[in-house]
Amino acid sequence: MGKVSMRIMEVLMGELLAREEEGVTARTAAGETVEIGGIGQKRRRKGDEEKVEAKVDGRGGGARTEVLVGEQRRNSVVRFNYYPPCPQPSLTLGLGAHSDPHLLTLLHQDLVGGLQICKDGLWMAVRPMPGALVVNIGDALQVWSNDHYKSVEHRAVCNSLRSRLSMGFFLTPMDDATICPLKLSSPHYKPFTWKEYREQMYARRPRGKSNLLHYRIHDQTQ
Ligand SMILES: O=C(O)CCC(=O)C(=O)O
Ligand SMILES: [Fe+2]
Repeated sequence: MGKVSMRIMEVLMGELLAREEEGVTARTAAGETVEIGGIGQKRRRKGDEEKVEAKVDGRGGGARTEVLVGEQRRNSVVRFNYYPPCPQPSLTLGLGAHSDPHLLTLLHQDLVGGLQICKDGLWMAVRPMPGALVVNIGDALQVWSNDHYKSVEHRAVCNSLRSRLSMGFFLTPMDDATICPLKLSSPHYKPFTWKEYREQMYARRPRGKSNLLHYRIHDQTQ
């Protein structure tokens, strides 16, 4: 990983995750547990209250590593996605179409390119810009805002020659947080907990934006 990418991760994790004095620092979490492209890595370290866990789960064309930091009091996740070169990229996807279920995503991608968003039914490339982060609205924010903000459907395509790395910070509600429109009149969604949403999403797998429909009150217009 380049120096710039590493610095961005330090800032992201340092600023957004490791807020409490006894918490895990960005450098510790990234340096100790992340092994891009590894298989089945799982490692735990328990300090007073801290717990770091990394999981690697090969899906589609890529391998993904999740780092969960301070599981007791925070739920946010940093995920590294590694996409090896694929000789026939038109036959597969690195990451299938989905919207992030969380509140907000800050995504750093390297300069290879491959991220696409769906706009008016068309897939459009999100061209990498040095030093820029992609900010994606997630499903939970769409529900809280009663559709004022819309989560973005996106996917990652593979590259025939070059591997690609992306790193995302996913701002995540606590498990028992109720996700429902903050506006009391004409809510578009039934209330649910984050834990419920996460579990039904992983059971059904991310598929476009279809997970939200499960909680939608159908007589409301979008
Ligand atoms: O690799 C990318 O650009 C997209 C990653 C992504 O959408 C995700 O991790 O949820
Ligand atoms: Fe995503």
